[in-house]
Amino acid sequence: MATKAFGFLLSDLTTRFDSKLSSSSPKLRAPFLRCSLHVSSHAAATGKEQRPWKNSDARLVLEDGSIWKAKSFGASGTQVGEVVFNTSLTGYQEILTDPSYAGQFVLMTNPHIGNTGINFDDEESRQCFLAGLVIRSLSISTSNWRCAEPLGDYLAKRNIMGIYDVDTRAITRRLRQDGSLIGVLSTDNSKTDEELLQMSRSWDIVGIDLISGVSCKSPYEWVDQTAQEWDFNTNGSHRETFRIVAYDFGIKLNILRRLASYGCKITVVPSTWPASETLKLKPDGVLFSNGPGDPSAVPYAVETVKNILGKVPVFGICMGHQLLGQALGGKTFKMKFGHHGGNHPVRNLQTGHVEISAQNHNYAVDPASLPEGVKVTHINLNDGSCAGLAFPAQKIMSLQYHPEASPGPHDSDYAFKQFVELMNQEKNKKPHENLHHLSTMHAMDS
Ligand SMILES: NC(=O)CC[C@H](N)C(=O)O
Repeated sequence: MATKAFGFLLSDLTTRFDSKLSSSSPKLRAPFLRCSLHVSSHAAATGKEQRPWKNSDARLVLEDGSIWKAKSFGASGTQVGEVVFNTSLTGYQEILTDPSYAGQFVLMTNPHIGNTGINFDDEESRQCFLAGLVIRSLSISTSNWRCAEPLGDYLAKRNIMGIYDVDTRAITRRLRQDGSLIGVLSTDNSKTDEELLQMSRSWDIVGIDLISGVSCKSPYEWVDQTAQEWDFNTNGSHRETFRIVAYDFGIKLNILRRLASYGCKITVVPSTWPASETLKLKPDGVLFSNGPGDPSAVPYAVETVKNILGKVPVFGICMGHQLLGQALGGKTFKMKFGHHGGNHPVRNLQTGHVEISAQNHNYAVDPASLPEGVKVTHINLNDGSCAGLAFPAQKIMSLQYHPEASPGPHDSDYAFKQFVELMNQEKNKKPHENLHHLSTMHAMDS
């Protein structure tokens, strides 16, 4: 009853707010006309008890034996996954739709989540692939001019489990101290703690191919640029057109939008697309995207990258960077708890500048394993790990983090421009100097 009365009060407020604004200029009015204040209706969507008087109805059981009682929102059921913490203050919708989180529970360290709801613009892929969302406090109302739906309803529709009223600080400290942990999240009372613990101990994220589950099934063309109102850098000034092939290992849409804004026409292809088919398209460059899971568990993708290297300019992002590292002869390893957030300092060793970057990875390339000629171009200043690579002789560049941000700061957007410059140099070379010619000569020599 109390929630209903509160809901009435808020909608009443919205009406008065809008009518007051209707006398202001049309320019000012436009965004506010979409302004909405919702009291979460997830109870109606899921048939569950109303917050905040709801009792704990979920358990998160970690493989170290700890059990965390919680309140559920979104979907119900039992789900296993690896728990990782993300330190971004905003951008939970982009995080929920980042395919690189497949197989993982994302625990947000920001204690207050859900206050801006979900909108139509911030999706980073066609669905949510993550195992579930773990938060401290679920906002009781949403207030944002772009909000179309509350977070709980959105997760319920996509069959993704969420829990709140969890001591997220305590879990984060444990992950930092002991490293990533596998957990099982359940709303099923018929399962004992012991059963859930056994489930968490018998599953592992290492060694499994997660990219084939998130990649597109057939090629498609992409032309959409960043909408002009959000574009801070290119402003549609790039007329030159480069044809690129983008391997979808779990690609975030903002990578495609940023490339399109820099003048690229893109063919997106599935993770299993043969290198020979890509080369037949005669692209100006190839992008290897981000993607979930263990980079050493997908040797077929490393093989594809190997067959493309040295023939056209390439750019690898996150998983793409890790596959490139392996294709060049290097090795990847699993980090203690990885990097997930929008506030990671990275030093660009070529310019000396420090960028604040968006990151999401649990694995890294071991620079000591790389052959001569491959340069480490960026390092993560939190732990000194390798954050970028280049092999200029073969027009190869890669970043371990996310120049497309979404969510996150835009400091690293210049990387897309650099990739375009690599393609431009290659395009303007005389035929006997270009990579394709040199790699054919090399093949004939050997
Ligand atoms: N965002 C990504 O591409 C992640 C890469 C890889 N799955 C990792 O966790 O390191």
